[in-house]
Amino acid sequence: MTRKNILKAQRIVVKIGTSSLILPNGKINLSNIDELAFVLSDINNKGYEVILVTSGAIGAGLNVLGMNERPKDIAQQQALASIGQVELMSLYTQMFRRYSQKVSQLLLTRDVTDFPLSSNNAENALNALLSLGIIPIINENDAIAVDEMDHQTKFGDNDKLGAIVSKLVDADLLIMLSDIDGLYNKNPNIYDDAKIFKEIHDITDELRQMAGGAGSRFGTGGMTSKLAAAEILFENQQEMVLTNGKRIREIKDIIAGQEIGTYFYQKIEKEEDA
Ligand SMILES: Nc1ncnc2c1ncn2[C@@H]1O[C@H](COP(=O)(O)OP(=O)(O)O)[C@@H](O)[C@H]1O
Ligand SMILES: N[C@@H](CCC(=O)OP(=O)(O)O)C(=O)O
Repeated sequence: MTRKNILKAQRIVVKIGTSSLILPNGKINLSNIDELAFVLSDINNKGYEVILVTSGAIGAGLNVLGMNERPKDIAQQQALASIGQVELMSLYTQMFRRYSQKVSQLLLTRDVTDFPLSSNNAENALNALLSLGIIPIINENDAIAVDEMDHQTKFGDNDKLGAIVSKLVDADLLIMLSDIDGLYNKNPNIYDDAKIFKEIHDITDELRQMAGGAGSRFGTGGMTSKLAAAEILFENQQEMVLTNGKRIREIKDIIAGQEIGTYFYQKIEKEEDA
């Protein structure tokens, strides 16, 4: 069955997690970055407005310094993210240039949600970039915003940032690329009999029970933060598809309405059904 709403989508936010950008050996997944640049440039040429929210700065920083373990020290993590962000953007710029696609960078902090002026500034900048045919590449400004990195008040991650950006620009669809095919009724990396959800229409406590934490040694958000992202989208009747970042070319099939991954959308009761 075709996902009819998605066929109407024009403004797409794509969020890619660390596990799709950093290989298990800690090296950068160059082929995934190249494929992402190709697919996003291609759909941009076809008239879609595209925004990329990328994780991977800390992972890339570890790679640059030849470190294996993510340090516990917050300042060290901030330094790693600052080093890795440069590496990541250098690769993105090179790869997108191969497809004649211009990109830009925005590093956001929580103030785009907490302060209306900052939110307005970010929204204006993003709309101006999209109108110029640019693909904005966004990450959290990890060197400044440290809430998400192992603090007691840890609540941030790029899953939620993807949802916040989608809300900011009134995106038609958020495509969340992870290292798993979708949301399951339990962690499929632990339970062989886990079953995938094709559609989710409401984020319930029961569903939250099924979602666990990060799966890769570089990830931060886990499924819990993906459900939190969906809740932010549901506030504005926005939609999300969660799928595997190992099959980046499937983005084209997703926007063509094919049933890939887990589709998060609210079923709006029609008057006659109410
Ligand atoms: N119910 C679930 N369904 C799917 N994945 C789950 C579930 N519970 C926990 N996970 C874990 O969440 C991981 C994906 O989140 P994460 O590690 O943060 O990756 P990323 O942020 O790079 O997408 C999966 O690899 C899996 O191990
Ligand atoms: N800003 C951090 C994001 C960390 C994060 O949310 O990672 P992930 O759970 O892999 O999306 C980084 O770039 O490493």
